[in-house]
Amino acid sequence: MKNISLDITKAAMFLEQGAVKAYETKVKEAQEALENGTCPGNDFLGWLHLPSSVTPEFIDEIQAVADTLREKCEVVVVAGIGGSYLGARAVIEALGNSFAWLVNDKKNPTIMFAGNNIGEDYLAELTDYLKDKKFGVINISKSGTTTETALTFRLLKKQCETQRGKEEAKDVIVAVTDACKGAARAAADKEGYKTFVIPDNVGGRFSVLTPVGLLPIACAGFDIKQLVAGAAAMEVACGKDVAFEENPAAIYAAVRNGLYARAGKKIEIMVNYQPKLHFMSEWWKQLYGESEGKDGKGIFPASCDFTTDLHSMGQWIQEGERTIFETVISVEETNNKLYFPEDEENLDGLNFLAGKRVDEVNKMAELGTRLAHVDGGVPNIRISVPALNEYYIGQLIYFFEIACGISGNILGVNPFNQPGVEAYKKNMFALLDKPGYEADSKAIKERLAKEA
Ligand SMILES: O=P(O)(O)OC[C@H]1O[C@H](O)[C@H](O)[C@@H](O)[C@@H]1O
Repeated sequence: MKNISLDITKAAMFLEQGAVKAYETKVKEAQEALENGTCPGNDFLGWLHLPSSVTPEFIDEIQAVADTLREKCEVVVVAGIGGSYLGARAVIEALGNSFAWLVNDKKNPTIMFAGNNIGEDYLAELTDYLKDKKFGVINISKSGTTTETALTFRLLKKQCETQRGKEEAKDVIVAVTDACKGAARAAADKEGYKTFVIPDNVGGRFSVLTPVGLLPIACAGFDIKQLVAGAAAMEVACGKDVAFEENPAAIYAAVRNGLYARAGKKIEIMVNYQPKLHFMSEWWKQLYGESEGKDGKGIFPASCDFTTDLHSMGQWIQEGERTIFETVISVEETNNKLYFPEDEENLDGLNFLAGKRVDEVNKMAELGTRLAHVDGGVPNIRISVPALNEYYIGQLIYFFEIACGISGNILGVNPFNQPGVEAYKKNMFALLDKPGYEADSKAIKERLAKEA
């Protein structure tokens, strides 16, 4: 089996000679700190050796629950937000048919996602769609108290019980949450739902290889053993004793910190050329955004889907402020082959493409864009993924996680907390008169009255 690989030549050229290598000591220190548990946030390092510690028995346990849901449900709604949502969706979309919900062959349940917004139309339309469906729910929340997920679960639980009866509903509602705390745990214990525990020492955004991601991914019909095996292969390839030059996570962490600190590149755009990877970028944005964006520091993680966004964001990227760099996920071999046909009339003038594969055109678009953007002053990191399958997506996941841990330590932040996320929640609860927020409610209302 090959591994995913990294090409930084078109990024390192924006730094002075030896600048990437100059990070070797810092990278080593970060790796040691992670390994020895001496870095900030060291009570959240459970992800570090997670892939190699997932046992076949545990995979079987998750698979058995997934199989029950697969057997009893036409639709499985995955309720969760942030780290309790994005990883599962990223993997399911990367591996699935682009039109999964339309071509449903009844072999797999349709997977839907909710609890990740407070859109009234979204929830009304979802609950309406589910009215005549045999559906189940995976309720995912580490804290068990996240508003978006909790309010969605309340709606779905009631609807599931009404449609299937309380007894049957018990078989198709699963909770993935804290071992003891939170509303999701309380409901699960009271109702007798099957539950999986999110380990205390694995933060939400690092939790995709726990049941948070594995259960929905298995429900969708994908091979979670292979996903974990891929991640475990990267755990080896990115291990702390692998030489700096040979370690893709070390190099990625070094070059992005170099671009940020030494070349003024404050924004990293994660780029794909396969629309299926859209949610991999969304997952990556939370991973890096919450891990690094603090203490007035951090690369802003952005994303584009190419070639789509070349027709909207391409102008900015080519000629806008030179504060960006790109990290491209390049898929070497697609899963399908589609050839352009010859056309006698050639009205569209595309006969020069006849006999070529669609992916050949895509690859030339990728190469042409790389050259153009590099010429335009945009450093380019390329991550080559041999194919879109469970094994390589597992590799990609662990690669980004370990590189993030290293990178955040180089930056000098605690990569494993997210204190800033609480500010909006406090205001929202105060505005909604949540019990316990009385003083905040009074203060915020007075403030709004003054500002009016
Ligand atoms: O899993 P939960 O506790 O529901 O949290 C879901 C998400 O919401 C929070 O506000 C955090 O910023 C995220 O890091 C987290 O992944």
